[in-house]
Amino acid sequence: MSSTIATEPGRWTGVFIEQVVRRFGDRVVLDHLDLTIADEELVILLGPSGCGKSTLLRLLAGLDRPDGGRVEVPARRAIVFQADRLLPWQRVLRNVTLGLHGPDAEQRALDVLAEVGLSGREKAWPKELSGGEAQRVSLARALVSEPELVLLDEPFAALDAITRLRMHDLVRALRTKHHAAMLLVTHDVDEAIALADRIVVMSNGRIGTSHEVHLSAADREASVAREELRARLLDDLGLAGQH
Ligand SMILES: Nc1ncnc2c1ncn2[C@@H]1O[C@H](COP(=O)(O)OP(=O)(O)OP(=O)(O)O)[C@@H](O)[C@H]1O
Repeated sequence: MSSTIATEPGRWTGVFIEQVVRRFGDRVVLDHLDLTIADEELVILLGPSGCGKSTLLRLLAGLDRPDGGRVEVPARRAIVFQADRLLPWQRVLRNVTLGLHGPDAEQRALDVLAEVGLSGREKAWPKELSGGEAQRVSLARALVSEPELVLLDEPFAALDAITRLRMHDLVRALRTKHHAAMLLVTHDVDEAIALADRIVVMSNGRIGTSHEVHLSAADREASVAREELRARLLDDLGLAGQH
């Protein structure tokens, strides 16, 4: 029996995935996968290309259904993709307020745009934005509905290295304000170490290994523990010795 269950707002804000199976034809992409994410936990999902990371995120977002197992997610979820997916015919503010209701919708959008550093850009068209700015709008759009779970599918992969580091700072700042659980997919081991409370590595359709990251901000930048974790992650990914 398959089920995707969105719990009532305020009841449970974490994620509970048990024995989830997803097949495409003969191919079993998710093979009895288990994963739990606690309230406000930031989990990074690492894995080689094609291992099923996006498939898992789509199930959690409710964009797809499992062939088996149980998926429990909070009711209020938001997803951010690698490409910004803004509506090109709407200005920045309208892109953020889209789908919002209530008299304070515009003010909430303005507040979140300020948080992501885009005050003054409300009237810009998406085509006038840099890649980093466009992803800031995407983050604002995700956060404005005060989600309990934010799903991020390689959100910074298309950005240059400096912009990516700025986005990491932004994610850290936003976490202290918005109390959401986050699941962020990346190929980038350094991004994972920079941001994660926990890093999970997918292999053979399941979560292979899981590493809690208890490093200070400074130790995430440079430390022996950081290098050890990095080596372990590369090993988990089958990339040991390549970097
Ligand atoms: N709708 C679909 N129909 C058929 N096959 C699919 C579908 N969606 C995904 N797949 C297949 O499932 C596998 C996992 O795809 P998925 O996009 O989840 O991988 P990924 O880990 O996110 O990869 P990447 O890191 O390259 O984005 C791939 O082999 C893909 O071709």
